[in-house]
Amino acid sequence: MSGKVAVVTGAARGLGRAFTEALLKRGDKVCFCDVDVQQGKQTENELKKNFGDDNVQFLPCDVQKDEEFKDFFNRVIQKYNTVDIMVNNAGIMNENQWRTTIDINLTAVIHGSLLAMNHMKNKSTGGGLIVNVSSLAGVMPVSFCPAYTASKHGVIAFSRSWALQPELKRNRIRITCLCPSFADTDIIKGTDDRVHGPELARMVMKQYGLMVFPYPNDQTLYFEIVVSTLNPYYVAFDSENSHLYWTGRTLGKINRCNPNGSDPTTIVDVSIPVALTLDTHNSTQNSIALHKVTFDGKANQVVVNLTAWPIDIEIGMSVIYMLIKLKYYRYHIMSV
Ligand SMILES: NC(=O)C1=CN([C@@H]2O[C@H](COP(=O)(O)OP(=O)(O)OC[C@H]3O[C@@H](n4cnc5c(N)ncnc54)[C@H](O)[C@@H]3O)[C@@H](O)[C@H]2O)C=CC1
Ligand SMILES: CCCCCC(=O)/C=C/C=C\C=C\C=C\[C@@H](O)[C@@H](O)CCCC(=O)O
Repeated sequence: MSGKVAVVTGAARGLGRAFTEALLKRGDKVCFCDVDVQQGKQTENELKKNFGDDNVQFLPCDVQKDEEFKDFFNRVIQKYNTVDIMVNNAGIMNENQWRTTIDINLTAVIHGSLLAMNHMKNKSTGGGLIVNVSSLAGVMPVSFCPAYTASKHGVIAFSRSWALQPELKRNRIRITCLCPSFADTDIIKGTDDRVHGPELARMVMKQYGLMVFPYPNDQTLYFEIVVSTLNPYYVAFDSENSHLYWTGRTLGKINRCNPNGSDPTTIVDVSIPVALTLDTHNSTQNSIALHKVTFDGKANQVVVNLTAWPIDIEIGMSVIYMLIKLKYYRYHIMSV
């Protein structure tokens, strides 16, 4: 599944840079943009050293500016002839600049997705993957940053709606959202001046925990898996609901739902959101995998079959949680 051409927006640093590295490690070629030209060039130099001059390129672009974004995208096509993977990652969080927050986090994601779709449906090889970076704030209200939260909800609504479009399926284009929890990047630095109620923000971050970044089991892992879904052999999707939400949030530890660790089938009572009060990101030792998720039709129960398949439980639990939250009853994840 390597050898694809990918675009990543806002990748001079943070999660975008990590996604870029994840793609480069797979053997893809990546063209990334950022409004921060100095940081973009520095990152480009560092990545070229590790991954080769021809495989990665930085181009300055402010995704808020329609023409600039379009030109950037066209320049990638000119250089590489194609775009197979489009990662709309650029984002900010500033409640004092709520309009800009919406413009970058939502309007530009819509624009980037449409640029990618138009290209992907017309290209001769056909198909592609669009990864839109939302947030856990895209699936729940967050009182200290309402505009940011609205933008991230919008990203999910937009992506889910397109994912149901027959036209997209016909053209073998998959659209996906990532929903990270708090990760220790620049976006959460100096938060006090940019949120309503900094104390609450600090408290929630403490409660949820910060994904230390980079982290061996951080968002890039989820990202790699999402990208690998280009290969249907790895993770199978319901054909009518071909999009998935990953979150970095640890929603439960395996011993919570499977106390003796032996029974591979466990009933999780999902009416109690135990996960939301649990510690985060410390369960990486438990390398127990999600094998299959099925819904038994009862309102608050989900049957989880776990096998010793080397994917972290964090992922499994996150998926389960999201399925429940989003009432994604038709969804099946299958092991290889
Ligand atoms: N770090 C976190 O806790 C979480 C982050 N996210 C999302 O992940 C994405 C990446 O954020 P981080 O890496 O955490 O933050 P970051 O601040 O480290 O990186 C964001 C990048 O986007 C660039 N950018 C901002 N505005 C731009 C524009 N108009 N045009 C082009 N580039 C622009 C910035 O220069 C920066 O390089 C964002 O969409 C953010 O909302 C989602 C959930 C949690
Ligand atoms: C502050 C910067 C946010 C940018 C990074 C981001 O997108 C991260 C979001 C991650 C999770 C957010 C979860 C928030 C949950 C709370 O809203 C919920 O626990 C309720 C807390 C009580 C309240 O009244 O807000």
